[in-house]
Amino acid sequence: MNQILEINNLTKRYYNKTALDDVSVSFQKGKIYGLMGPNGSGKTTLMKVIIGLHKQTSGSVLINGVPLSYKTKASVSYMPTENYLYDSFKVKDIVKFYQDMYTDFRTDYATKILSDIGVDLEFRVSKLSSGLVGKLKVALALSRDVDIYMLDEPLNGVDVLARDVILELIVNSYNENKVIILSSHLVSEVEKTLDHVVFLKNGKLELSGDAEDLRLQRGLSIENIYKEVYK
Ligand SMILES: Nc1ncnc2c1ncn2[C@@H]1O[C@H](COP(=O)(O)OP(=O)(O)OP(=O)(O)O)[C@@H](O)[C@H]1O
Repeated sequence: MNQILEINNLTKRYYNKTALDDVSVSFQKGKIYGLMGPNGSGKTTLMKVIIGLHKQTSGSVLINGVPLSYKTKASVSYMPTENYLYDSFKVKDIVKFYQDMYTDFRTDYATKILSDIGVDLEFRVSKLSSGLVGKLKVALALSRDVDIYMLDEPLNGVDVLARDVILELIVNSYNENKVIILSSHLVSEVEKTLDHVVFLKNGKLELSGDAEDLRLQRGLSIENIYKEVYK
């Protein structure tokens, strides 16, 4: 079964605000998905429901065919937008923390990629530039051995050079048995990395499709399709 994550008629309301409105979309193994949309379109809410941080108002989420539960949560590695890393920790303390927290954490892989991208284990979080914090967060999320990776705005607050390193890290973590979902409003920068795009608009699914098929069908880049959808 290629389908790894299935979302059916998902609605999420916060008090009187409908953040997700009857969204149905599925995600397949071996692809990198771009969850796109301007601020407030529902990207973070969708990720938080999938990871179980928020409960949906109605609809269902199935992971490998199984409804959300504490068991399915273990198949998802989620990187929030916020910087959740303790300032007083050194990078090596965070790696140790992840190792203790997650039995699926691949310490050797984390150590290797952190070295490759120039994040020293002896650095203290408070001393890291925002580019290094961005790289560290993505590297930690990708070092878990799970089926689904969800990265919320991995390029936020990160300079252009660090953005390229992060995108390369994401592409290198590509694996035919896994799915990577990243949210972003930096469409032109993530376009080359994506196999499939999912556009949300005011909480509704506006468009979901293979990136190359969409480019061919419409004769436009994903960036220009985005501009058309959100103009
Ligand atoms: N905890 C909450 N309580 C009330 N409203 C919320 C809450 N979280 C999100 N919302 C609202 O739900 C809508 C969708 O927000 P969400 O953060 O999911 O969008 P987003 O696409 O991730 O935007 P951004 O890029 O700004 O993070 C917004 O109108 C937001 O104000």
